[in-house]
Amino acid sequence: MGSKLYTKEHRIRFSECDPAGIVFYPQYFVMFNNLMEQWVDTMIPGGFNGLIAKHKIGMPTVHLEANFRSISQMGDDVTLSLGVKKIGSRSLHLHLQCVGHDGVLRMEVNQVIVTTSLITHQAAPVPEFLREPMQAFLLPQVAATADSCQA
Ligand SMILES: CC(C)(COP(=O)(O)OP(=O)(O)OC[C@H]1O[C@@H](n2cnc3c(N)ncnc32)[C@H](O)[C@@H]1OP(=O)(O)O)[C@@H](O)C(=O)NCCC(=O)NCCSC(=O)c1ccc(O)cc1
Repeated sequence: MGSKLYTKEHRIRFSECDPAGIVFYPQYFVMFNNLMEQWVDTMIPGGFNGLIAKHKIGMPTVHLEANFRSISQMGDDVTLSLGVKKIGSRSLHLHLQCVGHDGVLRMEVNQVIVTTSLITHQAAPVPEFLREPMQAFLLPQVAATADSCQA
């Protein structure tokens, strides 16, 4: 067990911004979804694609809450991070943050994902091959500044 964060550096791109050059808010969710897929890529042979195509396991979101703290602009270098608040029997509770290289928190998310069978589209137990490596990313406590997280 540990309290590692999974992190990736990211430069805010033109395609992620509105005409004012500020990140259009749904783009954060795309950035975080890519981060989650890259995280899963590190855990199993075949990565996220293998999870879907071979194991027939989906990871749909059932709960998502976000706080936007300060703007990100085109060209900004940010760090995207992912930590695990809880691994349930069929759910994963994640805390994700986007922090500028200036140290300023731009945006953060609390997200609950359910592992599902892509055959039945019903919830299925978190497979051991994900549960075990995910333990290393369990947060000791929620340092989230998201005010209202109940998830
Ligand atoms: C995922 C579901 C089949 C789960 O069905 P439920 O009846 O809720 O399952 P359960 O009641 O058994 O709950 C399963 C667990 O989830 C937890 N859960 C379920 N809903 C919630 C909410 N809203 N908040 C917190 N926790 C929840 C619940 O507490 C259980 O936790 P454990 O104790 O750890 O087992 C159903 O909720 C559903 O189909 N929801 C729609 C999901 C969806 O369409 N999301 C939108 C985006 S889809 C998407 O992004 C995607 C990504 C990747 C993919 O491969 C597929 C789809």
